[in-house]
Amino acid sequence: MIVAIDGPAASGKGTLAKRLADHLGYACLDTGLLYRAVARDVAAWGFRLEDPWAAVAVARGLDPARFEDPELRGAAAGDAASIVARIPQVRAALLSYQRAFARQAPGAVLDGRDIGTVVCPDADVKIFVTASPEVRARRRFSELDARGAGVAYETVLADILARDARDADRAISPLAMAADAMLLDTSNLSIEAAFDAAVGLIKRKIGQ
Ligand SMILES: Nc1ncnc2c1ncn2[C@@H]1O[C@H](COP(=O)(O)OP(=O)(O)OP(=O)(O)O)[C@@H](O)[C@H]1O
Ligand SMILES: Nc1ccn([C@@H]2O[C@H](COP(=O)(O)O)[C@@H](O)[C@H]2O)c(=O)n1
Repeated sequence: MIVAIDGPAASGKGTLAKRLADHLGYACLDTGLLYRAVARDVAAWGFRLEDPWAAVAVARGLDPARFEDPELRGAAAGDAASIVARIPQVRAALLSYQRAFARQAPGAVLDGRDIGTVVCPDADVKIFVTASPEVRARRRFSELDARGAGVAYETVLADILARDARDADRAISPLAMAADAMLLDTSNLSIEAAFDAAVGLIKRKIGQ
């Protein structure tokens, strides 16, 4: 079974995907890490993020063993990722890895922006997770603040809005809710309540 989780920046996709994967005994892939890793390596090679030749070369040779790098989790890496994510050949190069991951038994949970629309259009369950920009910014701010990042709430909100706009407005595989996805707005839900709601949606969808 394939569970596709999409949604805007800091909506809680990753948190929910991991919880669901643990609960179901499935593998989990945070597809944002692929784009973050491409951006990191393009920069490390000394190329501009907009350079399609360099970005595609990196994407084709990406090493999943290097997805655990803590630097990939930062705000700068997310911004850089959304720049390489606009390059069609980069998206094409990352597609087969994501699809192969999704096909594994007994199942997989993938989270990103285009899982339900492009990567796994036939996913058994599609959930589009969202929350108001202010709520998302507040949660991300608390996370960064706890890590001592010293960033202002207003900056976090502005970054989230800018990244959402870049992801939603791009020509290829934009951030979008699939027609057959179920909407989960967690603005007023705790992590636990969001997980319970998602389990309820999955049961409703697959009839268990
Ligand atoms: N329902 C919730 N209630 C409160 N906090 C939440 C909830 N869901 C997620 N969070 C917190 O919000 C922050 C963002 O969550 P998470 O990293 O899962 O989002 P994401 O959509 O995967 O982010 P990104 O788009 O940057 O990859 C984290 O600090 C997480 O612990
Ligand atoms: N399926 C996806 C996943 C991610 N992206 C791009 O990567 C950026 C970082 O993603 P996070 O989920 O780690 O925040 C994101 O802003 C997108 O530009 C994507 O295009 N498709």
